[in-house]
Amino acid sequence: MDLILEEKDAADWVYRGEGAANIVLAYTGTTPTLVGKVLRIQKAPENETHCSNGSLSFSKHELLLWKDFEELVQSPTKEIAAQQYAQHVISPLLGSKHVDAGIRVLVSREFLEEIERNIKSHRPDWRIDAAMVDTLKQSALLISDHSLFPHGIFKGNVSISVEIKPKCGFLPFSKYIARQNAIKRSTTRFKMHQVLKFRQQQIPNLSKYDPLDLFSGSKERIHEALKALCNNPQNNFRVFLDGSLILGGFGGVADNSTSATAEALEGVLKYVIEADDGLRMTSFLELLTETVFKSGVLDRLLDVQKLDNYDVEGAIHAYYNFISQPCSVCGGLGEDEVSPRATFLHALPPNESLEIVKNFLIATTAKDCSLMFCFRRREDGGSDSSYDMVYLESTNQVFDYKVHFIDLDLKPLEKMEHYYELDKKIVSAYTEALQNGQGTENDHTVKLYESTQ
Ligand SMILES: O=P(O)(O)O[C@@H]1[C@@H](OP(=O)(O)O)[C@H](OP(=O)(O)O)[C@H](O)[C@H](OP(=O)(O)O)[C@H]1OP(=O)(O)O
Ligand SMILES: Nc1ncnc2c1ncn2[C@@H]1O[C@H](COP(=O)(O)OP(=O)(O)OP(=O)(O)O)[C@@H](O)[C@H]1O
Ligand SMILES: [Zn+2]
Repeated sequence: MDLILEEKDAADWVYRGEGAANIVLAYTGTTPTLVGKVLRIQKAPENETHCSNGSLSFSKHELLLWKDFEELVQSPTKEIAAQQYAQHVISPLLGSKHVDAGIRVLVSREFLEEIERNIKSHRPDWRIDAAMVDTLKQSALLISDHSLFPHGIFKGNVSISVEIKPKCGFLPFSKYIARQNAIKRSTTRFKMHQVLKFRQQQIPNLSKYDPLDLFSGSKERIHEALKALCNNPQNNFRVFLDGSLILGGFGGVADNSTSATAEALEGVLKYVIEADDGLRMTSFLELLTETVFKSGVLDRLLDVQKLDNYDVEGAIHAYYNFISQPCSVCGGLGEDEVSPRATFLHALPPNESLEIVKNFLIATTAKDCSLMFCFRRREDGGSDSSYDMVYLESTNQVFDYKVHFIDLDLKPLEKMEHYYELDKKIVSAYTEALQNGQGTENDHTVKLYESTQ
């Protein structure tokens, strides 16, 4: 970690986007080792004490939880541990070809303060209100820009990339789901969460995206999912042309920062897809469908998501065993009201509770990460390209493509109670919406959806 970014370097970094926890900047300077890289810097939430100094470390329970991963528990700071987590826990599960844990670089406080000033006008207002650059951090993560192909022999070709945040791709099957929450077995969390987000005015309308389609392994259903994402991207879909955002918002769900529509994308696609006006978008979706299908990355992701095989309704009891605290779920109930299943979980040996919680947190990373699919046209005679290729039948074109997972963050153990509470809120928002309607579940859902489109 020899490189130190100083105040004078800040001008070379431009705003690329952000999520809840990080801001990402793209490099525009000429230093060869930085060209084609992005810098991921952490934010400090406005409503929390601004206490981070780069040396905060794991709690004693987290040290125990991740004890099998020496690199993690020996990390001197949480930031280094986060990077080690992507490298040593997640990469073997998702495949090293698609995971880039990045390297940490030192940043001065003046660099971060200058960045904070420079990017302010580009950030969505609601993200500014929620958090600012954490100027007390001493390092940031340098990662390859996965929305671009490195410039090489095909210098003239533009890169078009698509970022997808697929969210949870299966219906939970755990026997620990309470009878009153049985709706979770037949309705995706994404769909139910849309209703809560809509009520909380985080989204202007409900998405028709169904994660089960995207993960289905069927080309027709993948295509349906991608169409829905394109029509209502929220924070689940973005398209970039040579790193510039052309569809979707910079900052996530509540963000309307680009008004770009599928029609605008149609125009830009002329640099990539050799089809007549009005037909390019269709071909582009065909290209994306084909790539999602053939790359197999969603199958890998689904396997990791399914490490959550107890559901939060089971994992929460294991969590209280693990932290040796009275269970706040069972604690509020009379002795004869505690379910036999919860009693069974509370009798598990410590190592089994640990495994359940650890797998739950790994699965949570996999339910929140995003994928970047990046394409460029393959030139005639370019068969020696080291990239995978995909054939687009409708235009008879061949593309190089690469796929990377981004945002493979370690979720804090202390978030377990939040997960349990949020799950309850999501289910009740959805069931209330159903009960308030007159028709069957399907009728009402249709009504609810139509009223917001
Ligand atoms: O709980 P969820 O499913 O709403 O996921 C959160 C995301 O919300 P969304 O994808 O919009 O539903 C949320 O994304 P947004 O802020 O809504 O863009 C974050 O990704 C959050 O993770 P973290 O706090 O940054 O580690 C995510 O929290 P985790 O559950 O992954 O910890
Ligand atoms: N390696 C990368 N290459 C190109 N773009 C990237 C890269 N990493 C992140 N980005 C862009 O920056 C945005 C924010 O990054 P990221 O998802 O890591 O933030 P986050 O705060 O961790 O998100 P979340 O809210 O999901 O926790 C992404 O949505 C993506 O558009
Ligand atoms: Zn309990």
